[in-house]
Amino acid sequence: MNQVLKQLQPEFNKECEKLGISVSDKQSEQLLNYLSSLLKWNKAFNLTAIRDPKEALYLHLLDSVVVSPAIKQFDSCLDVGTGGGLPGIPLAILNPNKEFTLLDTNSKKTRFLKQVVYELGLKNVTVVNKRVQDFQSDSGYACILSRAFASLKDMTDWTWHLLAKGGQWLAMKGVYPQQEIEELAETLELVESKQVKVPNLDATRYFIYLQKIS
Ligand SMILES: C[S@@+](CC[C@H](N)C(=O)[O-])C[C@H]1O[C@@H](n2cnc3c(N)ncnc32)[C@H](O)[C@@H]1O
Repeated sequence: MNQVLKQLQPEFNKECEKLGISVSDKQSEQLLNYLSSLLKWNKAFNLTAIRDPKEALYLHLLDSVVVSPAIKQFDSCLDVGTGGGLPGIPLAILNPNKEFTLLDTNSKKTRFLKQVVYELGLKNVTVVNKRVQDFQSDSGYACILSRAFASLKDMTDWTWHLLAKGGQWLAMKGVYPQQEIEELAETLELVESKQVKVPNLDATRYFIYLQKIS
C-alpha cells in the first residue's frame, strides 16, 4: 500500500466512525489498497485527475463510503459510468452481501477494474465494458446509481430498460439539480432528495432518488 495512505489509515477509520459507518479492519485494508491501486495505475489508465493521496482519500474514498447507508434497501446495484470504480468498488467492499455490476464504456478503465476485483478478492462484483445503452440484463437492478455520469434525464433514459420492477435510481450530485429534475419525463417521479455532508468536502452532496411511475 502507498505509504502516505498507510499513515492516513487511522484518520480514515476515525472519519468512518464519525459518519456512523462501520468498517472492519479487513474492509479498511481493502479500501485503502483499492485507492492505492487507483493512484498507482492512474498514469497508465487515466483514472482520475486527483493525484494527491490525502485529497483522493476524502474526495474519492469518503465521498463513496457515504453512499453505503443510502443503498441499504437494495440487494443489487448497477454503477453506471463507474470510471475507476467510484462509488462501486468502495460500496462492494462495504456490502459483501449485495451484488454490484460496475459498467463503463472505456475499456482501459474496465481492465483496471477487473484487475482490482481480482486482487481484492471481491466475489460480489461483475465488471462490464459496454455503452450502457447497449447493455442488457435479464432481471434488472434494484438500484442504478451514478457519480459524475450524466444529467438525470440521460441517466434514466439510457438505463430505463435495466431497472428492476420497483427499483430506484440514485444519482450523486454536487449541487441540487433543480433544472434537471424539471426536465424529467412525466413517467418519472422524485422519491426523495437527501443532503449529505462529506468530511473535508466544502460542497454539499445531494442524493437524488427517482423511480418510474407505475
Ligand atoms: C466523469 S467519469 C466518472 C467516473 C466515476 N463515476 C467517478 O465518479 O469518478 C464518467 C464515466 O462515464 C463513462 N461513460 C460515459 N458515457 C457512457 C455510456 N454511455 N455508457 C457507459 N459509460 C459511459 C466514461 O467512460 C467515464 O468513465
